[in-house]
Amino acid sequence: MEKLAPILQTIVVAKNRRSSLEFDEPSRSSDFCSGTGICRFNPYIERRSRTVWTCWYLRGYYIGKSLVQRKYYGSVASGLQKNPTFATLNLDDVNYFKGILGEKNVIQDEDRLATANVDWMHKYKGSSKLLLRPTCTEEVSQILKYCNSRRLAVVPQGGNTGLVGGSVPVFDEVIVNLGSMDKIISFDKVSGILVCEAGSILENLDAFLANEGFIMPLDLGAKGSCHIGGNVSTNAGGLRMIRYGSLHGNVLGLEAVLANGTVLDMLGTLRKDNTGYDLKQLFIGSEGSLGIITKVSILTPSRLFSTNLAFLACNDFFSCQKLLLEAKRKLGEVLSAFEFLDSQSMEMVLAHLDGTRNPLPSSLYHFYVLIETTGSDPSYDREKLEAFLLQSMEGGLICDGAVAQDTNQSSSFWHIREGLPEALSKAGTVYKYDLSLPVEKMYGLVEEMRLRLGQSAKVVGYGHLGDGNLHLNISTPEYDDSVLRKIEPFVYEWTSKHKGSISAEHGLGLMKANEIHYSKSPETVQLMASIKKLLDPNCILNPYKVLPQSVLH
Ligand SMILES: O=C(O)CC[C@@H](O)C(=O)O
Ligand SMILES: [Zn+2]
Repeated sequence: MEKLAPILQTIVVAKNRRSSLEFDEPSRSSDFCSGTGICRFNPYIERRSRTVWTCWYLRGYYIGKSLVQRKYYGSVASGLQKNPTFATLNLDDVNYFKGILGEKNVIQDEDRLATANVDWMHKYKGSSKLLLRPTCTEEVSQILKYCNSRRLAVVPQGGNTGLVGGSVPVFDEVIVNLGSMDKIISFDKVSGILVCEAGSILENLDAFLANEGFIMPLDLGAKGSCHIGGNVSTNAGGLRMIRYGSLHGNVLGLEAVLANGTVLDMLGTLRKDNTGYDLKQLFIGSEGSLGIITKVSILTPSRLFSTNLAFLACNDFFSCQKLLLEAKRKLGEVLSAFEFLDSQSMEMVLAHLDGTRNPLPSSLYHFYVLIETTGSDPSYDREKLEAFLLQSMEGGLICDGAVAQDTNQSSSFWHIREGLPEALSKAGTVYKYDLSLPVEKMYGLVEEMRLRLGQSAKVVGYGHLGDGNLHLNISTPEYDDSVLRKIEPFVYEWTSKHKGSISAEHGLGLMKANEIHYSKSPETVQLMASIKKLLDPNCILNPYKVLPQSVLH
């Protein structure tokens, strides 16, 4: 990473004054350290680092920190019972797995299982007794074939960064982690098509592509630990979606293993292939409930090096919307991110994320917007952005703002937006809702929620405005059932009434499996259940997730 000037200078878009933005030191995540002691784990920040974290750090982070404030409400809240058709693991099973994977890839160590049984937020907790780490597709196939014949339930787990309880067991499911399957199989420079194993870490793929002059079409706060297989199986969205579109468009092919061990080779590398049903699409976003994705072929765009980032303030949400419209019109193809956060989000970050400072400290504005452009002509791109910002300022759409002058400033701006999940998790218990809504309706929900909850909770709104994706987060010092009951089902009813989706990019997981009807018709849910039963008749794959038990049994 470039060595950066300690004192940052910022062009301020505000007409008559300069911002007092001045950092004495590079604003890095204070939760990050390398080489010494225990690192505190946060998959949601440190976007520019090349470090690969392992689940071990998760423990390091939570012990003695904020675990006490959490309460598991996975299976308890869902009122689930273990499916009686499932078997319980025995010694013969463990020995069988040792026979095919070798001792070291059959993990029964309590500490490692404790980590793998709990999600990133410490909200969902299973009690699996076994973690398997296959090293190739054939091993995944043998594992699933065996589990299917024995009726052992399985939960596929990637980087375990999910936020809806999709990647952890509910009861004693066998955890299958593809972290050892992280090879790059091929990269074609002419077409930009990358083929890799599903356990590859997103950030590592992006680093590989950077050397080739390409970029991954998706970018998430969790990039340092999430796996591409997990990204694809949850149809992750993230920060670049406004520019490069969803994984349904960028994934060109897949290899997946079905519950009975059948390996489905759909690993095409063609942009055009009109030979009937496009079955790989079923696996994208199916959250490991139809099969385990083992390889991915993905279309990657050229990496453009002229990146600009503006951190802006708006007085109201209507101005944010108009700014989006204008940005799409005037910045056109160079627009690469359009994110927003409200003043409550900013307060959260400043209060709970060490080393964060407000880039526009003279006042706390109602809304903040990050606009990123990425192009190939530095002076043209910069002028284009600045002209757009000045025009927006004169038109009253923005009331203050700063444009990053170097990568260190960009990182500090991104740190505010990407640090939000961590800031919220440190503040206490957080109730998270990842929703798609028509942009003009989006903030109405945040305001209604504030009225409903009064002083009992802090209501925070941020998200990928450019994609119509709201992250509604509600924070209380401790878990509070009465707050939860005021939020749900209201939040889902409101979203459904306004033609939104109850999951924009995080999936349904365990959290929303029973709420699917708010976004899908009964006929659609029935067809989904039929597909699930066709591909996984014993329902061993990620049971209790995505679909309600009532439609499966
Ligand atoms: O914290 C959340 O609710 C969203 C997490 C992630 O999707 C993000 O965009 O930062
Ligand atoms: Zn998001």
